[in-house]
Amino acid sequence: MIEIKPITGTVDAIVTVPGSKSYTNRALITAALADGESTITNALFSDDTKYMASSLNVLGIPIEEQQDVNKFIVHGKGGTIPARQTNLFVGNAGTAMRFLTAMLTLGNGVYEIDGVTRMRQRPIQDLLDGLRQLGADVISKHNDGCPPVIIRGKGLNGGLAVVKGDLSSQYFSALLMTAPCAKKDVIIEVKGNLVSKRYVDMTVALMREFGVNVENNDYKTFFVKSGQHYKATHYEVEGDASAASYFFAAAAITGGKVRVVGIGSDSLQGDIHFVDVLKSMGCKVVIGSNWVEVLGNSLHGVDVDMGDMPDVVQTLAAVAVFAHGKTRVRNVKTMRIKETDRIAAVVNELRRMGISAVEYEDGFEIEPSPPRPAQIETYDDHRMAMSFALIGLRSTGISIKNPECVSKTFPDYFQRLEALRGGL
Ligand SMILES: O=C(O)C1=C[C@@H](OP(=O)(O)O)[C@@H](O)[C@H](O)C1
Ligand SMILES: C=C(OP(=O)(O)O)C(=O)O
Repeated sequence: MIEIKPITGTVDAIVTVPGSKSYTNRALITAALADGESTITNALFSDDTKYMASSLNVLGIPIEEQQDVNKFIVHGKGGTIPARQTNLFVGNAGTAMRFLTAMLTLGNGVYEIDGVTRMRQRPIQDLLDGLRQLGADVISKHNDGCPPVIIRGKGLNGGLAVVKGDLSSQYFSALLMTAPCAKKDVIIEVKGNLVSKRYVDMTVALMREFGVNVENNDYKTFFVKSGQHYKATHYEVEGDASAASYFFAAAAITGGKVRVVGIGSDSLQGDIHFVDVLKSMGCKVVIGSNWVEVLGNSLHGVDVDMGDMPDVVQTLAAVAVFAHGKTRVRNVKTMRIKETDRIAAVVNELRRMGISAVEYEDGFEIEPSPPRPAQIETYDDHRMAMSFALIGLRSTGISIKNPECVSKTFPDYFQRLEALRGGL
C-alpha cells in the first residue's frame, strides 16, 4: 500500500511519459509480420508490451529488448510464424490477446493463448467469429466466448467478415493488422456502431508507416487489398496519451501548470482529447507540435460523452471530485469489460471516500464533496491506482492498495508522480 502525501502549493512541471502502449504493441505485430529488421524506439516497456514481445519470441520471431534505451529490435519473418505448437500467456493485456489471436491464424500449427483470471472473463467471441468468416479455425477453449483461445493455423483465406462493433475496437485492429497477409482481399463490415474509433485510426496510421494501405469507409466497412506487404522500418513511438492524462489532471487538481513533452497537435491518440474535457471544465490548454500544456483553474463539473476515450474516464473521475457541481460521464459501457468493471469500481471507491456517486449502465454521476481518508481498492486495475492517487494530491489520508498493478502500462508511475512535488 502507498500513502499519497498532499502537495502544498501548486504543481509547475515539465514531464515526459513512457511511449504509447497501443502503438508499441501494434508496431511489434506489424514489425513481426514484415520481412527483416525493424527497430521500435521510445517503446513502452511494461507488462503489456513484455507479454507481447515474449510471445513473439516464443513463436520464433526474435525480438531483442534494449530496455535501457526503450528500444525493441524485431527480426520479422515476412508473415510466416516459425513455431508449430505453442502455449502463450499474456496476463491481462487485451491488445496482446486480441492481436496475437488474429495473427496466429496465419501460422501452420496449433496455438493456445491464455491469460489471468480476469482475461478469462473478457469477451473475444466477436473476433473469433470474424476470423472464422475469413476462413480461420479458432475457438474459445471452454466455449464461453472468452479466452483461452485455440488457433489451428492454416493461413487465412480472406473475404468478407461482418463483426459487431459494440464491445471492442481491438477486434477490428486485430483483423486489420492481419488482413494484408490473407490470400484474398479482406472486407470488414462493422455491425452497429464502432466503439473506441480513435484506436482504429491509430491502427490504420501505423499500418501505413509499415507500408500497408487500409480503406476506411466511414467506420462502416474497411477494405484491405491482398498482395500488400509490411516493410521493415524504423518506428518511433509517441508518448502515451492515457499516461499523460494523470499529469494534466494533476495540474487541474492543484491549480498548477504541467507540460507533457513527446505528444502534440497531430497525435491520433483519442486520449489526448482529455485536455478538451479539462478545458470545458475551466482549465487553459495550449498545444504545440510536440507538447501539450494544461493550466489549472477553478473547475466546474461537466456532462460528457467519453465513448472515444474510455481509458481516461477514471482520470476525469478524480478531477471531478474537485470541481464545483456534478459531473456525468456517458457512453462508456465498455468500461465494464476492461481490467475490472471500471464503472462499478469508480463508484465504489468514491463512496468509500464519502463522495456521492450514482452508477448508470453506461457511466456514472459524481456529486463532489471533500474526500475523507480512505484505503482505495484497485481491483488489479492500473488505471484505478493511477487515477485515485491523484485525489491524494489534494486530500489527506488517501492510500492506494496494491500500487504495483501500475506495472501493466506505467511501471514507474509513482516515482514520476512524486517528482511533481519539486518540478522536473
Ligand atoms: O487498441 C488499443 O490499443 C486499445 C483499445 C481500447 O480498447 P477497446 O477498443 O476494447 O475499448 C483501450 O481501452 C485499450 O486500452 C487499448
Ligand atoms: C483497457 C486497457 O487495456 P487492454 O484492453 O489493452 O488490456 C487499458 O490499458 O486501460
